[in-house]
Amino acid sequence: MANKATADRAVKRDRFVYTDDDVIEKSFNWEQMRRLYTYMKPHNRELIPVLIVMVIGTLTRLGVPLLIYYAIDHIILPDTGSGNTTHLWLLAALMLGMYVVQMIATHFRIKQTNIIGQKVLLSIRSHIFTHIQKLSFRFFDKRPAGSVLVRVTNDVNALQDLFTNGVVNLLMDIIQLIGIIVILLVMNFKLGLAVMVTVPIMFFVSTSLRKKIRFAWQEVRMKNSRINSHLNESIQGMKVTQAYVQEKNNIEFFRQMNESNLKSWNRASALNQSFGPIIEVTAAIGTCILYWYGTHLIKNDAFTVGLLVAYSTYMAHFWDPINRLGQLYSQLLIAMASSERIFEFIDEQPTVSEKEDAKPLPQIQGSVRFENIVFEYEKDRPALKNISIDVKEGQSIALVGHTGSGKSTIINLLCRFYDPVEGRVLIDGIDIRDITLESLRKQVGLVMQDTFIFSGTIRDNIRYGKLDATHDEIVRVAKAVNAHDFIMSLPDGYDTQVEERGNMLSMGQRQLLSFARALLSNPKILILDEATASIDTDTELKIQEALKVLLKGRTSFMIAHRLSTIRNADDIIVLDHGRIVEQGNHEQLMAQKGVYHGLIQAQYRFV
Ligand SMILES: Nc1ncnc2c1ncn2[C@@H]1O[C@H](COP(=O)(O)OP(=O)(O)OP(=O)(O)O)[C@@H](O)[C@H]1O
Repeated sequence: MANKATADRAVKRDRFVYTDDDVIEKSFNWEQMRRLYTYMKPHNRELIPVLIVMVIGTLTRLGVPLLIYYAIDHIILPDTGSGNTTHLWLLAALMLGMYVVQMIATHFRIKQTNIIGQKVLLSIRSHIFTHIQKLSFRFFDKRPAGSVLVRVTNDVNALQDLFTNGVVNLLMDIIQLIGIIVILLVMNFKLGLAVMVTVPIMFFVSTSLRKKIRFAWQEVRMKNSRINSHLNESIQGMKVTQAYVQEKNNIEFFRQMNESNLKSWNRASALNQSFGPIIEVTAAIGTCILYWYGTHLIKNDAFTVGLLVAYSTYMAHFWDPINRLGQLYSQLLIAMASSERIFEFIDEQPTVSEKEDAKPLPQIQGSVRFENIVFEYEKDRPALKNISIDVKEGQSIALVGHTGSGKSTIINLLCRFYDPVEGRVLIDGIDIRDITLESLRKQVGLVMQDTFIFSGTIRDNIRYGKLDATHDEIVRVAKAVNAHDFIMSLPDGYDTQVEERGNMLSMGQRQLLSFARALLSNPKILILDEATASIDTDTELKIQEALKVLLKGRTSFMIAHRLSTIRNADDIIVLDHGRIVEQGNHEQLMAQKGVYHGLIQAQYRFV
């Protein structure tokens, strides 16, 4: 009984497993900063006016307390002041002008830094996306689509704060802080030191608190990312969830995740809140010291009332930059962690790469030769063992075999999604590693079992095979593969919008569309991974006819599931555990009464 309960718990615990984000433990890393800066560099020119405006804004902010000091000591005070009200009015007007300048400067700075920041993020995002397009299948084998998405979205967004406010704010705060410290010390050295005595204490307390806050927010972020993964998976797998009546389980899991996220959020938020009072207390201590020691100095004629008021105004501006610099440090660490993940991604090199002297594949006849191919996806687990196949131009080859026997792997090597560990693949006698990938894939067409329909119109989806195709060409190929009639019966014909993955189309319709796409691109070698799902006889007939048109005059490789396709093939290759075990036409292989015979018997008993 106890064992069953333990087993149940284990099953429940293991049902949803999401990998966590990396923990931010890294400290500041200059090399990464330098790499991040390369994205900023093209915008240096745009940054110059922002920096000038920022300096003007900061200087006017620093100037205001000096005007106050002058007004009190030199105009207002009966002992030392002139009592000249015109001067007072002039000073007031000057002060107003300075506030206006500050306001305009702040507005301009925020607007421009946001624009520049967004441009930088855009170029990082584009760089990652462009890079992803070039990566080999091996990379995607190791990474779920979700984790790729997170890098392009979350990790790039995590850099937003740094690029939009961080850099300019850093300079502004440093200038403001240094300016205030210098002014305070120049006005009165001893008083300056006295009011700043709390700074190191505050710095120490806030640094340790910030560390806690950072980890607390990190926990929130991880829980958030787990919620996202679960959401993503739940939506994608909704059909299966409903079919297996797992909704309650799903909801309960989601509720637990949400609750745990809320708890972490509350904790992080409470820690964050405690930061304010610390600054306030420190600022209050500084102010007490100022008034206590300041009045003492005034009594001894070592200080003036005007200076005291100016001092207290500076003190009010003193803590803001310190606070912001602390926040910036946290931002920087978050950016470090994200950029590390981004760069790790960008540094990933395609395993299938073009040789430097790769030439474009000339117009081919279509003969293919697999020469003693050995291949493994993972070390010491060979997926293909010593495969040799000779295919003449225009021949059709059917690849058959049990699941996992290596059929798709052969196709993967022919498209050069992977390179063989041993042996060569030759097209018209040319090793495909010596030619450019683009020229290879232009002449080798691929029709996948899971026909991918992109969101857009039917026309766009067919045109994917040749982007500059005219409407007439599109209609011609659609007619040739028997797709025209069903397309015309859709609400907007060729302009009908199909949703992502083509959910509104039937399996057979999607197949016909993919045939039209392939026919339009007109490759000399065609690879076809036949859909396994059974379709009605009428569609089956249409597909058979379409296939005849599609295969005419081309060398073809088919992972065939339909008996009719297999029968029509010129040569059938039977694979078992990565080896070719039989080869010949249908009649020959049936007569052998070997693996092929067994497969046909088992699969087509009901045909
Ligand atoms: N991306 C991959 N990473 C690791 N191993 C893989 C990968 N793809 C396939 N394999 C392994 O390689 C072997 C051959 O797989 P392959 O996909 O070629 O089989 P198949 O004959 O096409 O199967 P099916 O008819 O089920 O599609 C299998 O053992 C499979 O587990």
